[in-house]
Amino acid sequence: MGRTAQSVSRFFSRRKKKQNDWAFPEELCRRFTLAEISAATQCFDQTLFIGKGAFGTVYKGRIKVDGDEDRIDVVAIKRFSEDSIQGMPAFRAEVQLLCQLRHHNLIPLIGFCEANGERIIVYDYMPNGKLSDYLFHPSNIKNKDPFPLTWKQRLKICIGVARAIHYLHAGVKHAIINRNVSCHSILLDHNLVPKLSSFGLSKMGPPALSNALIKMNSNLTGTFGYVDPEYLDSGNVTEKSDVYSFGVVLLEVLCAKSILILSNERPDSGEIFPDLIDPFLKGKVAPDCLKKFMNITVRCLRRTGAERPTMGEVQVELECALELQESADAVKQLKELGTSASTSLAPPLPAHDMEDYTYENISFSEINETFCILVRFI
Ligand SMILES: Nc1ncnc2c1ncn2[C@@H]1O[C@H](COP(=O)(O)OP(=O)(O)OP(=O)(O)O)[C@@H](O)[C@H]1O
Repeated sequence: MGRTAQSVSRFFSRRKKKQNDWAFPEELCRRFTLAEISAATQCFDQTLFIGKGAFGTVYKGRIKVDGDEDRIDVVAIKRFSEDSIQGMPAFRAEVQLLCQLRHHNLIPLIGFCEANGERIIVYDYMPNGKLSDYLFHPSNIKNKDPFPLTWKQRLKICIGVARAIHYLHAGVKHAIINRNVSCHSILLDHNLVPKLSSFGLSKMGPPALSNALIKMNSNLTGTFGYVDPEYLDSGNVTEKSDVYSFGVVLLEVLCAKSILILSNERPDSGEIFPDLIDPFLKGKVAPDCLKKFMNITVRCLRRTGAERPTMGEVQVELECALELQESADAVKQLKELGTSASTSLAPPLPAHDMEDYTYENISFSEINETFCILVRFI
């Protein structure tokens, strides 16, 4: 077992003994004073405001690095609202989980502060914001070229998120169900590497890979449009609930529209969904890759958890979809080079200007059908 897995397992056994205690592993997480947080945010100055979520407000801040006073880190500081009933359990769940998990595609937690009734979490700052802004509101992205994400960038983002969720489900001793996977909880770093965030609703399950259910006795929760319909019916959440939410993310990545907008555009039964794929992507996705991507999406969105793939399977298949795209691009580029070499000495055109991929042989009926069933759940 790796170091992180061991410490997570130690933590979980300790946690079991002290059911309601605020157990927090000091050695894995920095505890900030309120004075340090105030200095970092200039007393929560509005000019440093980033955004507001269900549990609190996030500010940009500058923190002196522990043990190296000359270095300053740019951070995101989430200040939990005093009046949020779910705020306290969400704060503790997030700190307890995140400070023990280490994965390239999980938001890195730097530390926390709990003093004078304030509850604050400090994370690495993600300069490219949320995936949902990139897909649905590109104008929200400050100081950025508003050019939409390319298909390969989207695939790589999906693969990164799939790896993070797979790690939560199967890479630690006790499976962790995030329960809040959505395009809003996927943050992008300066290289557009995705980092899964929002762990306030996460639940620890039985030992990983047991496929056992976690029975929820709390109110149904999650982000509207992303919640597993089986969980809505039964109140039981499993790792397949995250698979369903991730299926909605895949759909939104393909369409560049939020599920709520898509549900409003639902056609009458039997009709084809209009303009299913993001128009920007048309002609830029290799048909085999598109088929594979649609197939994964459809399977993640199946009605029952038992019919859905595991996150491990989803990750491998998305990696395969990326390979299909890359080999098709390489073939296309070679053809293009051959043509341009034989006709002129002009340099090859960029990929998006080359002859379009066409989709004549792809049946959209399965994804259309799934779409129509899916939007009925919302
Ligand atoms: N580490 C970060 N770096 C940059 N921006 C962040 C970071 N964490 C959060 N944000 C931004 O701050 C805003 C509020 O985030 P927050 O996580 O509180 O809300 P949320 O995304 O709605 O999730 P939740 O469901 O947990 O409330 C969002 O716009 C988010 O993009």
